[in-house]
Amino acid sequence: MSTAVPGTTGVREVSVFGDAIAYFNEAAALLNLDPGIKAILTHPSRQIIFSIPFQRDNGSIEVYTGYRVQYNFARGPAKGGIRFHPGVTLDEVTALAFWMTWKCAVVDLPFGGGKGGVTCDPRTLSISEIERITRRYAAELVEVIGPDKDVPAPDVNTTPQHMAWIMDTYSMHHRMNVPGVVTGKPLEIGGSRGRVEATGRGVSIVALDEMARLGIDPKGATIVVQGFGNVGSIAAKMFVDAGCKVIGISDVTGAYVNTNGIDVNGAIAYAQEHHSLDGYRGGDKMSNQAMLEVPCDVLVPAALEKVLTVENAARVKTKLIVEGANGPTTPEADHLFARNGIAVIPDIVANAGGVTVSYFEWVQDRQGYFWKEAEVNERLRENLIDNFGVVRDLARARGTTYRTAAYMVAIDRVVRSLKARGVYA
Ligand SMILES: NC(=O)C1=CN([C@@H]2O[C@H](COP(=O)(O)OP(=O)(O)OC[C@H]3O[C@@H](n4cnc5c(N)ncnc54)[C@H](OP(=O)(O)O)[C@@H]3O)[C@@H](O)[C@H]2O)C=CC1
Ligand SMILES: O=C(O)CCC(=O)C(=O)O
Repeated sequence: MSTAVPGTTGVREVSVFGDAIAYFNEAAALLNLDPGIKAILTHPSRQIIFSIPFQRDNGSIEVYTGYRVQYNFARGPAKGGIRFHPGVTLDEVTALAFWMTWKCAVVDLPFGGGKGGVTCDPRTLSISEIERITRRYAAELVEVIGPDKDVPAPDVNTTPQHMAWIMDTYSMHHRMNVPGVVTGKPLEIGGSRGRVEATGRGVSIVALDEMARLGIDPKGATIVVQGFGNVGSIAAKMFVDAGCKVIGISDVTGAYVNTNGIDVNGAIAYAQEHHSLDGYRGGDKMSNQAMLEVPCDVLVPAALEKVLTVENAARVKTKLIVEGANGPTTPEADHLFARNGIAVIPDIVANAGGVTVSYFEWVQDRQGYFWKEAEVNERLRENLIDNFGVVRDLARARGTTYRTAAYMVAIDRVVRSLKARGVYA
């Protein structure tokens, strides 16, 4: 299907940003959003595309493409991760920055939305090549990022190490230490306790909260998790800690299913040692697509966009979908889940634990005073449960899905900020 994509190059096939706008439009209609405000909010504030020339270890020169989209600044500096992946495009980064705008607003953080990426396949690069790409990426953005401008963080295939390189490069350019330019840093240079676990922890917090309302006893509840990186592996571990039975896990090499329960700690150790789940023997191997159709109480897509589509949605047999990934469900699939009585906790709520603790890290860096892990985790829980409660109450009052209610809450908060500033200023 062709979709008009505001702020990109026009009409394109199967746009991620197009799907994201479709969700926005449903909520905007219920809010009777002024057309002028709607026009502002459906266009990215700034899209930056640049070349990243770098030298391979063998001496040859290659040029990759880098992106940073600063979608909206109404509530504060742009905020959002950086993705290194072969599938990175301007369309995808724009959608991800758009989602960050609503994510930060729905959990009431003083940030706008941003996202970045480099089109590259890190599996084909050495660690020193990745360092050169990351430092060049940071150097190209040195004038437009900063603690009060735009604060990047990790996303797919980027880690605290990448954030350390960005912080160091930015600090060198500014001739002073600037820890607040990125979050998700190592603890040694101003990272926050609990940030590495925060997104997966947040997924389990909102999932367990909703399971209680749906009458799903966590003891023995069956969970399937797609993606076994930062978000998926830690969410799986937290579900097991809560007494649940994780029956399916996966990474890009395939899915591993064991209805008696996967040994998640063992799988994490295996993935760390082998750098993937390839060859893992703790479950029957199947395709990622087939695993999404395995009957379970809770399904957690925690890899990439558009994995739950009109093609497979009717065969998904679960009671609750908790979106660890950004954008895993297309609007058509989402409507089908609503019709089939499958509850969906949308990405902008379900995976907001990461940016919430990123906010705590930014606050701690500015204070120069660092909190204990228990305090970070407690404040995270409180913020997610409170704001998910606001979304749930609105969904009940207006008879909408959680997704539409979450967008309504977020859009309303952003619009209030826009109006307070003076929209056209
Ligand atoms: N990190 C964070 O704090 C946050 C991340 N998110 C979102 O969560 C999702 C995952 O991010 P994160 O865990 O950080 O990323 P990671 O890079 O740590 O992990 C990604 C995981 O997804 C797997 N994967 C990639 N492609 C596929 C595929 N086609 N099918 C199945 N699995 C696949 C990867 O496998 P392999 O390792 O084999 O490539 C890996 O296990 C993304 O949508 C991200 O935007 C959202 C909020 C915060
Ligand atoms: O921690 C952050 O700032 C953002 C994390 C992120 O990219 C996301 O929530 O999708």
